[in-house]
Amino acid sequence: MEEYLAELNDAQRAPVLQVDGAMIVIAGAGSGKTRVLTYRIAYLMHKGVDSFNILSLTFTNKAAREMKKRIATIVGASEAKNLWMGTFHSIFAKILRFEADKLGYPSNFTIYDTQDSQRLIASIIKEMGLDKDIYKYKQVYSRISSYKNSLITVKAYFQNAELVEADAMAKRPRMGEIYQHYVDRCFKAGAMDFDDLLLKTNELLNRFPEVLAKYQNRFRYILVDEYQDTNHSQYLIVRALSDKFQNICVVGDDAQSIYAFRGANINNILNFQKDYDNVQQYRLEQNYRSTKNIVEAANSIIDKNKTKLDKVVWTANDPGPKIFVNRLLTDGDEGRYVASSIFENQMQHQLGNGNFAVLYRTNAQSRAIEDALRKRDIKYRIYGGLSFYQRKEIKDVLAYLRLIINPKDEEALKRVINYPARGIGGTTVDKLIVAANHYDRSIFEVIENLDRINLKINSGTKTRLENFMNMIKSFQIENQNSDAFVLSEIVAKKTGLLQELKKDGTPEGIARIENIEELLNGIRDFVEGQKEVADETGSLAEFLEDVALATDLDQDTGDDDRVALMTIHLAKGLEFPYVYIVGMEEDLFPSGMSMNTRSELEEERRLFYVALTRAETQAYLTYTQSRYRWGKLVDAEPSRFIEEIDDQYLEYITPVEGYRYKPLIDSDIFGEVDKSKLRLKKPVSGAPPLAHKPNEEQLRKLRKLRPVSDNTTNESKTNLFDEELIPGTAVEHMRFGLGKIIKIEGVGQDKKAEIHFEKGGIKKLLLRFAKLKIIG
Ligand SMILES: Nc1ncnc2c1ncn2[C@@H]1O[C@H](COP(=O)(O)OP(=O)(O)OP(=O)(O)O)[C@@H](O)[C@H]1O
Ligand SMILES: [Mg+2]
Repeated sequence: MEEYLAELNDAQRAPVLQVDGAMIVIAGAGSGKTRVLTYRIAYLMHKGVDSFNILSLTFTNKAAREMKKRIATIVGASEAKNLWMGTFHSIFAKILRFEADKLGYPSNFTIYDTQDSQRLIASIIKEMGLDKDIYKYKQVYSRISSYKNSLITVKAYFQNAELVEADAMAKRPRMGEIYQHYVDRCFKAGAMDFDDLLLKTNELLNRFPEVLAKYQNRFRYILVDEYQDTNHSQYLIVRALSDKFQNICVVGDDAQSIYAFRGANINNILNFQKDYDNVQQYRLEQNYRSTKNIVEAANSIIDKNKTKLDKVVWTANDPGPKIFVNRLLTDGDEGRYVASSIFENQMQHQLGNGNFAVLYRTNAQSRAIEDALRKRDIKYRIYGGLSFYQRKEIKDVLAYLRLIINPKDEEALKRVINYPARGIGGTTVDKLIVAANHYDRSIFEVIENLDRINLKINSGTKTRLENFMNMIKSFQIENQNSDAFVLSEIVAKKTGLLQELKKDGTPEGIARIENIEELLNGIRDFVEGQKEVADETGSLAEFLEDVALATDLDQDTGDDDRVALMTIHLAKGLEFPYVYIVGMEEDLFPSGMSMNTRSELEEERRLFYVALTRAETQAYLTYTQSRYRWGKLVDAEPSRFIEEIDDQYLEYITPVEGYRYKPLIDSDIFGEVDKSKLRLKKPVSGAPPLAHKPNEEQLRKLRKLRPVSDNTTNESKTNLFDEELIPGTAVEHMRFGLGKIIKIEGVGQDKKAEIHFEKGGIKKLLLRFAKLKIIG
């Protein structure tokens, strides 16, 4: 047996060794699905399958790169080079470039990003004179996106009475028209949006049997990772391409399907059996990633979902520490706690930043975490959110570059035609758009033909438009002779972009110049890297394609050691030794917008399952009592998902100092202590076991945390609460943390409690001043 096959268990080896036929591997998190795909590709190549005949589709390009690297170590770098591996979008963008002319597109078509698409839609809504409060451009965009992913073209839309009716009911009777305009304008601009990359591929494969045959013959072996999150459009592409040879291997986990909101269709997994002949089904059950506590806790969560395939996940790994659950007062405290805890773990276990990830439900939550990490000088990287390529100054440079490649690109042109200011005002641009619509041409073509059409613009404006056009054309000539880096430098200077920012002189302006420099460096690296690859030249067009399809994870150069901050959605397929899942609160996670139906709630629960199963060694869950949301401080309740985890896997930590987290070394309370001992929080022998999950009743109290005697003048209130203080009651003290009452003595103002504190040992406190809070 080849050596690498020994790195698989029997269950994993079976699908690897089955060379031909259709197969599906459904298995839980961390069981080696991605590993099976990787090794399967290597095995196919060993069995003599030409690397040109293998297509592997992954969730991120980063995942594809990592798989390729691993394969290269097994079969050799030169063999691995020819493999087609990447996301659906990047693979099919490549194919569309080859075949663009068949669809009436130029091969240098632009790829519109979400912002370009949304701007175009906003502009169409305005041009049509519609109310922008009813036709919200973001909503319209996501409607159009979902039509496209269900392969509903404009024509199909108008033929579908149900859809038309639904939009009319939603007071958007002109949705179809907007859709029509949007499609026309993209076409005229020589642009495809993200969804087009799939939709047009389907169109290509459906309309041109010879093209379909070509790619069917080329991709004799197809592999798909994260199959549970494919949408209908992706599903159809895979089915069409694999139809002839039926050598297809898909892997996935229904419990990790988390993109339904973007059209992912779980039925693709469920129906796989029906779509191919003799489908072999494989199951993997052993998790290699996580500790027993994490695996079992995750199982106990997903158990609560009704809609699921039956699966077993177990691990031979150590039990490991319990999952720490921590309540903080505010999101600021939460950030500080996470930063301190990361710091402590680093010190205690000698770990670099790259071992830690902080996962959240929404991007907005990153700010508090970032602040705290910065204060502690811990390096981090945020994935998602506003990426580098979405910054204004970067988009400005890129817009010029896009125009050089494709001057029809309307969104790029509108962005820079008057930036830096060159006296071409909004009215002129509006006139250009009207003329472009009228003549069914692009704006750039209208500018090229100003002499032949009467636009009612003055001669000064006309000259300025022509100067702009000539500048772009001169760049195009330059592009024939220079690589992308040289050209970009010329663009940054000659357009006046750099000059404009220098004039500005503010710190923000300087930061922007630095960003542009960073972009130029990136282009230079890209050019040098590409030149080493046989069929790539480092051209501007190649660079732009790379940028357009870079997913958020692709910014990761992997060469520096940083804590990863990202939404759970983005964390799919990844793994980290230490994972902090923050904001475990009702209305936030599960999201307040996803609690209307059982299926929405179940998707949130799957999301939690994904989050928890990213952790290898230790997971932390944190929630706050109040949090800033939409600019207001709102009360928060612990997430139901915490309660859903089986008791035995959790350990409740409670912070000290009036709920404000203090670093665990705190000499004024504990004297000089070995913090590693503190961290583990093993109950002192004989001390009451406090590290348990509160029961229903206790949780209810926890949420309301009533002060026992926060006001000494209010005798009756104090007394009322005092009555609950009997030996055995679990309490919390602002300074000493968690403890359990051993004895009560005295009456009235002199009432005292002897308390065994988890960390501070036994203390006798005068209740009048103690400000105890009852926990259980
Ligand atoms: N047979 C094995 N021996 C040792 N380690 C393994 C084995 N199989 C998988 N692993 C390791 O376990 C971890 C999880 O594997 P992998 O990422 O392939 O799982 P997965 O099923 O794709 O997970 P997810 O559902 O999160 O995508 C990886 O670090 C992988 O290298
Ligand atoms: Mg995987």
